[in-house]
Amino acid sequence: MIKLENITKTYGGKAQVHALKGINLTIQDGEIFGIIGKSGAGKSTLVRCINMLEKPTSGNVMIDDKMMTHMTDSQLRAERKNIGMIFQHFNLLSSRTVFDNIAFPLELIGASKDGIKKKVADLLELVGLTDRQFNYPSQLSGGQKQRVGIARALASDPNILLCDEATSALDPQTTKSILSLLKDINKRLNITIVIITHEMAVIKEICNRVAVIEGGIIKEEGRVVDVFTNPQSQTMKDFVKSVINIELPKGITMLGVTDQPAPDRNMLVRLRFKGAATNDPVVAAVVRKFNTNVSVLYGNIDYIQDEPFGYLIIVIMGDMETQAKAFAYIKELPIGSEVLGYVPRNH
Ligand SMILES: Nc1ncnc2c1ncn2[C@@H]1O[C@H](COP(=O)(O)OP(=O)(O)OP(=O)(O)O)[C@@H](O)[C@H]1O
Repeated sequence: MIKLENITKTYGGKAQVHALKGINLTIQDGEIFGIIGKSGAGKSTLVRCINMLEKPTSGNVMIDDKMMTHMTDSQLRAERKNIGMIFQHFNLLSSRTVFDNIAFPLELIGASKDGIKKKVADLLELVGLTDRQFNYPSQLSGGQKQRVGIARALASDPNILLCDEATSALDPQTTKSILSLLKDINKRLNITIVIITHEMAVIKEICNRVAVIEGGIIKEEGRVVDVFTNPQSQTMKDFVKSVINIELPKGITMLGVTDQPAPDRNMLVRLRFKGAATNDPVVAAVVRKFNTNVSVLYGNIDYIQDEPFGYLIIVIMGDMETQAKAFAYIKELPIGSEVLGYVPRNH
């Protein structure tokens, strides 16, 4: 388990920068945890505090109940073998082959030649680069370079893998293949993965939980499927909007949406589904029960990993009492729902 308690980080100099302002975060073993934020939010500083490449100004970093913030430099060096890291620009040694890049951390800890050979062969197979082992980094694509980075990070058999914008330099297709490799590694080796990114698509593709950071503060955290269906903070709403449309279609807002019901208006409702509830025939049930019409204006069903989630924007017709009763019925169902407003009846 990774536990961050009240972490602050202030960079020195005349003009002090308060990069982290009291971060509390617990990441469980075996999770794929995403930390998302815009440029300058404090993501890199935060992830580097986990392995103490950056020393927090105050607060505690605990890994499996070991207090990293109280360790001497040599204790930290030993502890870091348990924490692999990959980077946006791969950080490979250009004068070494793929094999020798992966072997490097093993050489540093004085592993035997045979031990290194066997370990590197296994890692090359894991990342699908056996046929490239004698190439140099300059002869590889970005995706292949990141595979080398991943193999090198795994050489010391870490329990934790930190990924600092690991796919930001890659095209969408290559990003998918690297994320799928990370997912595979998480499952097969039960490694806890912490992913720093500014892209919500990365979070959606691979993470179990997510925290959003802004101005050195965690604004919101939660299960990815919960955050996608019901973001609370404006920052998270903005990120969710970047990958799925949760806003009212323009055509509707142009009709003039009011807050108050009126005899000449219909009720505009947003439904939010996740998991099994995505299959519930809510609209049909409302039509049948209340003998009224419902029109579907906009719908969106998507998947977060294997879990379905979706939005539906509907208009409930009928008189004001019928609309209110129908919404009261919807409110009791195990789905999210909210009245967005009221639109003119003859739209
Ligand atoms: N070594 C440093 N010295 C002084 N200020 C720094 C240093 N490193 C980061 N900062 C500042 O701390 C703040 C957070 O930076 P950080 O790199 O953690 O953000 P980030 O979210 O990772 O951004 P990006 O995605 O652009 O890398 C920024 O204002 C940055 O300018």
